[in-house]
Amino acid sequence: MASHFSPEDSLLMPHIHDLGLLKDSLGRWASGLDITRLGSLAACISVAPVAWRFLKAAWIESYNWIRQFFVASVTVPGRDPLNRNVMSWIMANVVQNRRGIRSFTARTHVHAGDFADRAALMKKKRREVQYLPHFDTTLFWHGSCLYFVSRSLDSFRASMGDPSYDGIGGEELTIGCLGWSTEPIKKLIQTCQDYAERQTEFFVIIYARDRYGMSWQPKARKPIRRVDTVHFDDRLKETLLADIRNYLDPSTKRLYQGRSMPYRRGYLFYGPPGTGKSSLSTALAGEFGLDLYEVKIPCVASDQDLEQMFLEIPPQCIVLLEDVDAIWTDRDSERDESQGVTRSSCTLSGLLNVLDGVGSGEGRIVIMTTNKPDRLDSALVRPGRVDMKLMLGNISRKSAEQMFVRMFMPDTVSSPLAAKITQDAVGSIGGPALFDLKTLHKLALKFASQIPEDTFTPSQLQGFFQLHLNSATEAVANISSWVDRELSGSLLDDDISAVSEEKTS
Ligand SMILES: Nc1ncnc2c1ncn2[C@@H]1O[C@H](COP(=O)(O)OP(=O)(O)OP(=O)(O)O)[C@@H](O)[C@H]1O
Repeated sequence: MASHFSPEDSLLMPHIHDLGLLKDSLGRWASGLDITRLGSLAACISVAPVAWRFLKAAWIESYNWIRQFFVASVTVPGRDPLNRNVMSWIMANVVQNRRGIRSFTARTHVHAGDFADRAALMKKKRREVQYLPHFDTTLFWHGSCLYFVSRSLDSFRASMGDPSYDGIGGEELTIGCLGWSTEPIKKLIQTCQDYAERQTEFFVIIYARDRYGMSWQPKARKPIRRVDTVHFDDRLKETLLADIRNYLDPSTKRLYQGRSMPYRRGYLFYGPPGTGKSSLSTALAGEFGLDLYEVKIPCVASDQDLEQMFLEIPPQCIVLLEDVDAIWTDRDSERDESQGVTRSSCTLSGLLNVLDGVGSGEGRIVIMTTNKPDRLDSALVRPGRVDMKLMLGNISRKSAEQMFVRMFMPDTVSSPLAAKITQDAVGSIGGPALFDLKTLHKLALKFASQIPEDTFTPSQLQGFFQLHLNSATEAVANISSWVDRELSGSLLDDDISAVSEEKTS
């Protein structure tokens, strides 16, 4: 086919020359085209989607058939604690070990508590980004068995939308292996459970209701706090520990069962705010290797919700009922309205029902805390529901001395875990000047002698230490002026409350 452009035109407009060439070659290709071949090509293209659908259906059918006859499987629902344990093991031992992972989920790190970095604690924390390998099915060998784990990503978005969810264990999991027996899967699950236990050896897991109030979720994983870091009367502490130790002893359980008594134990911790009621509960959970389930009574929506919560709490654990004085009783209603007191929507009878019914589950320890013990109904604190009452009050000189020693004791002595984690950090930022124990005890005595007996709460004193963590001698030098300031501050508070009382009367 001849071009309509002259050579001069081509020189003036070079792209016209290229277009001409393209037109020529297309023309040559079209003239040599066999129309029957074109028809078959079109027929093939139109059949392809049907063939693809057929192959896909055949694959699904044969895969289901193979699964039915040659694969054993176990499904673990999302948000079940077991799901979390299995996922953690798979993340650490299968997914993270694989090179070349190319799909990740990125999200803001929820629990960015790096307590080893003392310098970082002093400033506002930058929110870290957490990367989690993203997968739906993964195959791996463990021992001599080939396993597959499928994660149902249908519920993935819903889980990730919950800010309290840390990205592990929210989606339904199916674990499978070749063969007719589920034994290898059970063994794998046991391995995951053992792994999870080893991971939490140094930690207390605190569970709280999720933001919808639908299920228990791990709210925090706190390093175990030793009971001797909560300062109160030593003899009381020993009595409390001995009581719990005795209760958890298997022979005690047999005794309870033999005498048809509900195997449960209740404690009431009362005292002013900041005297260690919550800290002691967490420390006890660590001491006895129990998980802690936290129920904030003022936040419970109804008796039904409370019952549901207790139904889902496992048997061997500590249930912490915080601020039980907020429970609603008939006689309180009118008085509260006039005084503007916040009360829970669940009632005393609702609470008594769960404590005696679903709440009396095997081996549970129920700890109630309150700042206002005089407001508690006698039915709530009768023996059987509360077996021991413990008053946590202002700090004594003896406890202040112990607190001082703990604050300036080298980490290697006070906590092996903290020592392991902080040894580098302390070195790099110039940690506190350390003394030999004899000098430390002398300084502690001098420090405590300047503190009035039973006047300040332990949390107040902790606030003082936070300002002088790097020097024990500086702490001793500054304590008396701090005491004076605090006392005049409390006097000021007293004046304010006296004036406000006058106004209301
Ligand atoms: N007896 C104590 N020994 C050591 N530290 C304490 C003690 N009491 C309080 N603290 C410290 O004070 C802070 C507050 O303590 P905690 O929350 O346990 O007090 P609480 O009595 O439960 O207070 P609230 O009644 O307001 O809930 C914590 O950081 C804790 O370490």
